[in-house]
Amino acid sequence: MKVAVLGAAGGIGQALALLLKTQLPAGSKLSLYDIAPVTPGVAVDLSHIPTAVEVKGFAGEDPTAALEGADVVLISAGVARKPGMDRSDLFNINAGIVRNLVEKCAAACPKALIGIITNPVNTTVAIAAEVLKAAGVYDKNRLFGITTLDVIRSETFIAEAKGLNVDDVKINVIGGHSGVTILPLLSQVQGVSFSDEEVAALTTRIQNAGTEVVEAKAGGGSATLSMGQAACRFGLSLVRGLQGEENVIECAYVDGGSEHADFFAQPILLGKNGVESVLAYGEVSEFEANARDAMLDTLKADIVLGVEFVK
Ligand SMILES: NC(=O)c1ccc[n+]([C@@H]2O[C@H](COP(=O)([O-])OP(=O)(O)OC[C@H]3O[C@@H](n4cnc5c(N)ncnc54)[C@H](O)[C@@H]3O)[C@@H](O)[C@H]2O)c1
Ligand SMILES: O=C(O)C[C@H](O)C(=O)O
Repeated sequence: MKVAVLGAAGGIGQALALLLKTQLPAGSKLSLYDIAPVTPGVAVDLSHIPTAVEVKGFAGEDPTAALEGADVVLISAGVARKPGMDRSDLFNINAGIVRNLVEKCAAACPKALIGIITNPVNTTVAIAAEVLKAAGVYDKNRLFGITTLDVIRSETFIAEAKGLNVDDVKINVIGGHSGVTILPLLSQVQGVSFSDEEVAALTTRIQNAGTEVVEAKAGGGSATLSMGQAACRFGLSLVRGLQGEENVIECAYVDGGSEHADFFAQPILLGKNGVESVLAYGEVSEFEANARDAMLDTLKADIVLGVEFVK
């Protein structure tokens, strides 16, 4: 199994690469690419960790050498937020970066599963889809917006609020990955109940958790370590599915035939071809149904922006 990380010298990329070096199955190959010249050095550094994962680093303008033979490509290349910015403020720079990198994926590893981390995810995934369509290699089951950070934050905050073992907390987070488009389905969490006030407060905290980190880092970037962990969890799930493991389920932002929008985050069953099936997200409360319906104009506009950028 070969996993490529694009943006591998960045805050997320380095954390993700470290976690993958220590957690990918024995015999895997880890391919690190970034425009930053330090990237081969990041690979050398990681290569001294005694695991049976071979790591190689590539820098420069062309990621092709890093992508050849890749089964999974995780993309975190791009710029991150500073205080006062929305994720949509990153569009001007990151849209072009994602378009160019996915063009290279389409040529070098057209069958790879591609996970997009680069913000604004609601839009960059739509850009990636259009690029793959234009290259004639689009398979909706192989493209993912990685929203796992919203899931792990929800698990953490719920466990803290209710005094639970975090390993026991499972939750679906649906919609997209920005502000009101992030919708944790708190009503479905087993073994706990929340007052209306708790639901409102927890939902808002989860939706604003990215901004919480951006403000705490005070100009030094956005979430990198927690996102490294989230991307590693999702990337390993992609690998487990590819290897034929059963019952691998994650929430992700996919082109899954949702009645709500062309791309929508919801639970998916992963397998040898990426998305094996899109799962129903189940019953929702009145609060959640209203929040879901209220997000759709924003989400659809984010998607149109991405489609129009490529066309
Ligand atoms: N999906 C999520 O939940 C989530 C969470 C956190 C951050 N993000 C996003 O991830 C992105 C990266 O964040 P970060 O904190 O790692 O930023 P960072 O600035 O630390 O790292 C970004 C890296 O991308 C590289 N890069 C820039 N252009 C490139 C190109 N054309 N090709 C290859 N590499 C290129 C840079 O050299 C840098 O090393 C941002 O857009 C951020 O908003 C998403
Ligand atoms: O908030 C950001 O800009 C980064 C990321 O999307 C996050 O949720 O932490």
